Amino acid sequence: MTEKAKKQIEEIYHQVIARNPGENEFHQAVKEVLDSLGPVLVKYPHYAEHKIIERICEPERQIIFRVPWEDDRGEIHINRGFRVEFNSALGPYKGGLRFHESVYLGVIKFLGFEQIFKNALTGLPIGGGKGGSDFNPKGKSDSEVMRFCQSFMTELSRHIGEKTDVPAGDIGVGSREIGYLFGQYKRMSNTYESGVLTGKGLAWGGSKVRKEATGYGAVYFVDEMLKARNDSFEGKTCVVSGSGNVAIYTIEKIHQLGGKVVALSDSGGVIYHEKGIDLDLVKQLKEVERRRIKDYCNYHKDAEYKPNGNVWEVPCQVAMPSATENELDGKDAETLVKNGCIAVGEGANMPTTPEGIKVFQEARIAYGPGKAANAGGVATSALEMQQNASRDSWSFSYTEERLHKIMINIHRDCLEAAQEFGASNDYVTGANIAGFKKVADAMIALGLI
Ligand SMILES: NC(=O)C1=CN([C@@H]2O[C@H](COP(=O)(O)OP(=O)(O)OC[C@H]3O[C@@H](n4cnc5c(N)ncnc54)[C@H](O)[C@@H]3O)[C@@H](O)[C@H]2O)C=CC1
Ligand SMILES: O=C(O)CCC(=O)C(=O)O
Repeated sequence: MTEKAKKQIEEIYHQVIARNPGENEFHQAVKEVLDSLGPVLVKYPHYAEHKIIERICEPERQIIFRVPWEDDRGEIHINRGFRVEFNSALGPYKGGLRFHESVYLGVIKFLGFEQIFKNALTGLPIGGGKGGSDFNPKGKSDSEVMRFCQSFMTELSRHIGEKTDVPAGDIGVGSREIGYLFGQYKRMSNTYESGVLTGKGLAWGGSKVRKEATGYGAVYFVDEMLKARNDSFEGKTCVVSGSGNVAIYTIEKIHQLGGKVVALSDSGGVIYHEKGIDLDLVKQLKEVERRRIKDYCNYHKDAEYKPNGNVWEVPCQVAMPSATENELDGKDAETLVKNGCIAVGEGANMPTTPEGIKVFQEARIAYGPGKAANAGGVATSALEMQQNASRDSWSFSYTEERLHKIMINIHRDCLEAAQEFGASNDYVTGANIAGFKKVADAMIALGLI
């Protein structure tokens, strides 16, 4: 990289920090992308002339709103709602909603920023956005969750639409929440506009495979990384963090491809089950009964539960972080590498800290960053939008085949972009550059808007 390009990148990063004070997760996500872009500015100086990086770092629109709701005892609560419409150069804003007490503008902006490049990598016509609230559905009754969702959608409905902005789920937002949100949108708009939300139930406009897509897609991505090294999942011991939507379907696909998952977690602790995780039980506990993962041991006496345990201390060959951001730090990465881990695929968004990424890169293990590895979820959301637009419903096998091809293409595009810029086999550089170029070229074509 030239000194000039390095200086340009540093200046942009400092501007981002100054303009968005206190938003640490957003700064982290921006830095990771900017660190890859120096060689791009050298080869394609017109991106700098058009101030594309500066424009990409500034959301097109940020919406913050009050969400008042009443609990079952009649007490009133006030939460904060967010929707950051980051970039619509490639299509309507697309990205999930997160309901979790840790949500604030910096979290939604990091997620929305990641979504721009991830969505571009899918090759489908979707822009980037993200939203959510500091509301935590855990421990709330169905009626409380419904009242919250209705209040949240009453305001959000002004800003979304199948051609404008199409939200979906993320942490704390599954098919129950999407149902309540869709119901309120339908009632307020007096239209059955299926394409306004994705992740819908199969009986009311949802797509087969959307529930499975992020986990399945992440495993397909890792499978491609392994194949590129003449290896496969067959016989591999694997560890998956979390036990939510992404984790569950990551485990399912690993088992289908011949690997064995021996550990998973939730925010309370870690389960280790040497003979392999019993996924039917996890689905029952988590998807149906909404219980804590520690209850797994009530049914399997040979499984161990470690309260506040560290899932990355369990020796494995493949690790798939599928819970939340910054859940795997430099020390965890060193432990994984020391224990023989050869591949890491991120189902979660930004789960590895910058120090952890450095450890994986220096050890030259196969490391698939979230914006590439977990793109199967949003890609299948775009397939849901296609089905809604054509009033069609595809079979499971056809939809899964489309997902699989998309993940193979993303893997190839990352490798090719990395190769073009002298960073062979570096999926971080490859994903950032391949995603960036698609968005940047579209932004230039659309003029200064
Ligand atoms: N649902 C989707 O289609 C997609 C989700 N993602 C990302 O995947 C990750 C997981 O999302 P979902 O499975 O949808 O959410 P979820 O709400 O279904 O599950 C989240 C899981 O993470 C665990 N968790 C949360 N905070 C934790 C912490 N501090 N320590 C340990 N475990 C923790 C929870 O206990 C739960 O098991 C998130 O980073 C999300 O942004 C990425 C792409 C698409
Ligand atoms: O399906 C979608 O629209 C969004 C999925 C998502 O939130 C993500 O990719 O992080």
